[in-house]
Amino acid sequence: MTAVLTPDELEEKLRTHAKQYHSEHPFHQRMNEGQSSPEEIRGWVANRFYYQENIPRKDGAVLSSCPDREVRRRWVQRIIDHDGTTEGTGGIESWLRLGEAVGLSREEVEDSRHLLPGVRFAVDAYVTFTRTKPWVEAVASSLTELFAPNLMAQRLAAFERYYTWIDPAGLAYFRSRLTQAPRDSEHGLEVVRKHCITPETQAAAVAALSFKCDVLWSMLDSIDQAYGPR
Ligand SMILES: O=C(O)c1cc(C(=O)O)c2c(n1)C(=O)C(=O)c1cc(C(=O)O)[nH]c1-2
Repeated sequence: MTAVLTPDELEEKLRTHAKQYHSEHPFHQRMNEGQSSPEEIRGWVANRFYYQENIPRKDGAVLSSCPDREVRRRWVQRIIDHDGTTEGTGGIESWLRLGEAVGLSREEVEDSRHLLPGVRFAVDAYVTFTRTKPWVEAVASSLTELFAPNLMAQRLAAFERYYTWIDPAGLAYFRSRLTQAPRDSEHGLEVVRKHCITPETQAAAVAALSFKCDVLWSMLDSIDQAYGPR
């Protein structure tokens, strides 16, 4: 029988997933070393839009199955961050501006003409996971955000240094995530530490985070195959 972990041990185990995080994917490594072509950057931005678009839908799924009013009160901020509160605000809008900064029209990003089947499958799997699994597992699956700030900081530095053809104003999305992601992952971690107190629920939380690492990795596999060097 597996022993129950203390909250600190569980957190430690979750944090070891940094090694499976998509920052380690060859596509991101090349991007952060300044080796991506404009076509690769454009393909990545266009495809990642599908992820951005679907994040509020998965956060809505978490809200709909979460019975805890205090958690919902904080969680709802994620939807506001991405959707904004008025026309022209929010993370999805910022991503469209990133698209324009790399040379993609709003229309071609919004109509999904560049969306690869593998990226669609991976993102849809994430949304379905959060709709069908217990809400605490859905929360655990969002904990890849523990590792996102490092990658965002690296990415911002790389874009400013190597990809000078991109207007730095287009990078506002990544700057806003530098503060949003730590706030969100701290909350997610608090929920998982509090609720996952049996071997079964702890194993499910670890599996949820592994699954999410696979979602992000698969997205980059598809993008790399379509746009990367052969
Ligand atoms: O660019 C990235 O590498 C990256 C990764 C992740 C992530 O780790 O899931 C998110 C984001 N960005 C992001 O911008 C974002 O809003 C976000 C929300 C979530 C989530 O699962 O709730 N992950 C991520």
